[in-house]
Amino acid sequence: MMSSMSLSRMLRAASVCRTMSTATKLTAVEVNDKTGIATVTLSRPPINALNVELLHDLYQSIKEIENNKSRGLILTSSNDKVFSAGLDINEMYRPDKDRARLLWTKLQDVWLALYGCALPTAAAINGHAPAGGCLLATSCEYRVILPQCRIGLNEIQLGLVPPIFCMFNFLNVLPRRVAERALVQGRIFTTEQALQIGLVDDVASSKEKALEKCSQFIATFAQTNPLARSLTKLKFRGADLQRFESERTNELESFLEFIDHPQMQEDLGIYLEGLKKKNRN
Ligand SMILES: CCCCC/C=C\C/C=C\CCC/C=C/C(=O)SCCNC(=O)CCNC(=O)[C@H](O)C(C)(C)COP(=O)(O)OP(=O)(O)OC[C@H]1O[C@@H](n2cnc3c(N)ncnc32)[C@H](O)[C@@H]1OP(=O)(O)O
Repeated sequence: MMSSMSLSRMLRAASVCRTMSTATKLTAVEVNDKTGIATVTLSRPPINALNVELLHDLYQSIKEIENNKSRGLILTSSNDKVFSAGLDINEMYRPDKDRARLLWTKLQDVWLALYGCALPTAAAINGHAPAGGCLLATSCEYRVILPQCRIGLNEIQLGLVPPIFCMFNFLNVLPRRVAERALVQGRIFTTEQALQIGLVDDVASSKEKALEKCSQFIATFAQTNPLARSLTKLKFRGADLQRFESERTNELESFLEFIDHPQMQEDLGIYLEGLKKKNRN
């Protein structure tokens, strides 16, 4: 039975949080009325694999929060073991070509929206964040991870040249030499390693504490003029955003070519089967 203590805590929390009216199905958006901070929770069980619909909802949520002039945006996951498993490999294996095009276009849209977001952004990484999961986290300005997680961009291990936004994200977060080595080696880092190299800013013992640290980060801008802040952020990120725009069509075509290759289809099939077998054994 629920104790009266936890019930009153829940009621208190409910009184300061509201769910956005247009909250979508695969992302839940909650705005804290006291702090003005919006939390976007990725909610596509079991592992928040990024399919067309989740990417669509995430994009909508980011834009909605930005337009509603929230004080900041925190990205987290409803799963307590996985932040996001990255792109849904089922969308790339024996794909419907139009859908595969849409998938990559939506991933690009999400990157643009999150990396270029006018608001302060933070990721409470409450589980593993490989590949596209790492991409989302490193698009934010601040990251807190939980113990015993894994995070990194490992695409080169599968013969894929990292898309340009991977490079921008890593260069924005890590020293150039460390970023280059991490990408060319396709490294996946443990929590301790990620903290040590600066891929994450902090470690928290629970999701609640990670969210608290993210809120504290966003609160550091309380006295800062929001427009001056966002324009300054844009000065740092603007060149990346522009270069991305000039290469986005090429990158889309490269991705489609990449997944269309028979050898890549065979590799993806084996990779997917390997992930599934793990659960059968
Ligand atoms: C694969 C080729 C491309 C690789 C590209 C790599 C990097 C890309 C870099 C930059 C971003 C730009 C482009 C982005 C591309 C991508 O994101 S590709 C996706 C790469 N992701 C992965 O390789 C992650 C693979 N998954 C895992 O490592 C683990 O599942 C886990 C996320 C650590 C979670 O582990 P666990 O909690 O133990 O859960 P299970 O492994 O049991 O998984 C549950 C079920 O989910 C299925 N599944 C896992 N990941 C994916 C996925 N990405 N897509 C589709 N399905 C996935 C898994 O098979 C289980 O299914 P069943 O329940 O057994 O049916």
